[in-house]
Formats: sequence, structure tokens, C-alpha cells
Amino acid sequence: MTLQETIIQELHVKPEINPEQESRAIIDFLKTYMKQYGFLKSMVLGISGGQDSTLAGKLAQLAVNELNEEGGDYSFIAVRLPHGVQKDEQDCQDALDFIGASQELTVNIKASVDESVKALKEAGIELTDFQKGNEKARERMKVQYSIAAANSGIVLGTDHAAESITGFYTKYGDGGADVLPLFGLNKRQGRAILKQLGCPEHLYNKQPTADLEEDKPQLPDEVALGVTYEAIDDYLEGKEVTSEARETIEKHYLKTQHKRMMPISRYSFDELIK
Ligand SMILES: NC(=O)c1ccc[n+]([C@@H]2O[C@H](COP(=O)([O-])OP(=O)(O)OC[C@H]3O[C@@H](n4cnc5c(N)ncnc54)[C@H](O)[C@@H]3O)[C@@H](O)[C@H]2O)c1
Ligand SMILES: Nc1ncnc2c1ncn2[C@@H]1O[C@H](COP(=O)(O)O)[C@@H](O)[C@H]1O
Ligand SMILES: O=P(O)(O)OP(=O)(O)O
Ligand SMILES: [Mg+2]
Repeated sequence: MTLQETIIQELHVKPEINPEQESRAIIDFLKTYMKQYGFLKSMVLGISGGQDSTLAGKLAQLAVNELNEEGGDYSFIAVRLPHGVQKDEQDCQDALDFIGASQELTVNIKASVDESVKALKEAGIELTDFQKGNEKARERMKVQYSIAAANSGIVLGTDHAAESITGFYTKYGDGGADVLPLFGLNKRQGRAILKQLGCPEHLYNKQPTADLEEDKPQLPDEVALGVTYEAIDDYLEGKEVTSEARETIEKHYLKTQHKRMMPISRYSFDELIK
């Protein structure tokens, strides 16, 4: 098998999807999961104003609606987690309107992040702007777990194949979650599902950004990665891409293998270095 074929198999990407069937399958998966564990009552997810959290949030809310129509008492808790004031706050509000969550909460992470940065500095560790970005992502994870704990809930994550392949997430930050509804999809497939669900166009066509760096506000993922999502999506669908794109994608994949595994032990080290 080529590395491309191995990755496609590992990340469960289909060369094409039927958006309606795919959203049905994800909603059914979420419903089955919630029903499997009787004590679970809620799903929690940070809503950033981007494509992925809009999609995962909408699918979670649709699952909750159906569970409740069937006699359940479940909720989807959409969480705004700005760091100070977010430039694209209007997109976040548009996403929340589209999702129609059972409950909305806002926790501003700035004070906690600033305190961590300060305490680390006092201990002699001065974070770079990039490292502080990862601190923000981990603070968001922490807040979502606290909300889930207080609401008999699980934390949803928005990782999908087009992010997983490059490891473009903060380990135990946005990479830390209980259930990944979008796993197996690439970026354009997620966009197609949002379109089919009637999402406002400006949300599903929005430039993907982690928006974690203060020195580079709203830095497009594609600039940080050095490759376009079009190329990543093509690669994941088994298509030919330029040799430059292939090299960049595969380099990211190999460098971030540890992120797609449980913490490494003597028994998994071989898997990592293969
Ligand atoms: N922080 C930001 O401001 C920012 C902004 C945009 C995008 N991103 C993206 O988010 C991601 C997060 O950055 P990151 O990957 O540098 O940080 P990370 O914290 O997600 O991962 C780095 C950590 O992983 C562990 N690690 C590294 N190599 C390992 C190995 N071989 N085996 C086991 N553990 C290992 C180490 O603890 C290291 O500190 C990147 O893809 C980045 O491009 C971050
Ligand atoms: N500003 C944010 N508010 C709420 N939730 C957020 C915010 N930024 C990121 N998130 C969550 O993290 C994931 C990953 O974001 P990327 O843009 O892929 O880095 C996002 O889906 C939200 O759930
Ligand atoms: O995870 P999101 O919602 O922030 O989407 P994107 O990765 O496209 O910014
Ligand atoms: Mg984003």
C-alpha cells in the first residue's frame, strides 16, 4: 500500500459522500452513543464561528432534538470561549442562530490564560506567542470538561480527516475530546453537509483559522500549513496532487503521528517509528 492509501484507510475517508446520508449516519451515531450510557444527558462543544464547530454543533443539536422527540431529556450545550473580544464574534452569533442550541454559555478564557502565563513566567518559563496559543486551546478544553462534568455530559471534538492528517490541532487542547462526530470527513465534505443542512453560506465558505496567535490574527490554516485544503481533500479522496503538496502533507502526517495515538509506551513505540 502507498502512504496515501494507508492514510485514507486509517482516517476512514470516502472518495465521495451523499451529504444527506452522511449527516443521517452521524446523527444516528450520536443518538446511539448517548443512549448507550444511561447517565449521559448532554453534549458540550465550543463554537468558534468556523465551519467545523458549526457543523458538529448543528448535528449534535439535531441528534438531541430527535432524542427528545423520542421521550428523552437531553441537551446540547454550545459554548462561546472567546479570548477577550473575538474579531469575528458576529460569525459566532450567526452559527449559534443556525444551530439553535438547547443551551448557550459564554466563558471568557482571557483571565485564566493570562494567569497561567504569569505563573509560568514567575517560574522562569516565558511562553512565546505560539505557545500561548496552545495554552488558549488547552484552557478551552478544560472549560468544556468542567461544563460536561456539571451537566452529565461529554465533550465533542471537531477533528476530521483534513485536520487529523496534518495533526493541525493542539494536543490535549482542541485535540482533547470524548467523541468526534466529524471523523472520516474532509473539509469539502463537511462544507457539502452544511450546505445541505441550510447553513448560511458565509459560515461554510469561511476561511479556516485556528486564530490562536496574537502576532498573526486570523492566520489562515492554509498559510500556516503551506498547503491548501483543496489539495488535502484531493489527497484524502485518493486523487493525484502535485509532488510539492504530497511532500508537505506527508511530512506533516509523519511528524504528528504521536498526536493520533494514545500516550506512547514501550508497546506502541514501534508503531510510532514505522
Ligand atoms: N499555537 C498556535 O498559536 C497555533 C496557531 C495556529 C495553528 N496551530 C496549530 O496547532 C498545532 C499545535 O502546535 P504544536 O503541534 O506545536 O503543539 P502541540 O502542543 O499540539 O504538540 C507539541 C507537543 O507534543 C509533544 N510531542 C512532540 N513530538 C512528540 C513525539 N514525537 N512523541 C510524543 N510527543 C511529542 C510535546 O509535548 C510537544 O510539546 C500545530 O499544528 C499548529 O500549527 C497552533
Ligand atoms: N474562540 C472559540 N470559541 C469557542 N470554541 C473555539 C474557539 N476557538 C476554537 N474553538 C474550538 O476549537 C475547535 C478547533 O478550532 P480550529 O479552528 O480547528 O483550531 C473549534 O471547532 C471549536 O470547537
Ligand atoms: O474548528 P472551527 O469551527 O473553528 O472551523 P475551522 O477549522 O474551519 O476554523
Ligand atoms: Mg477555527
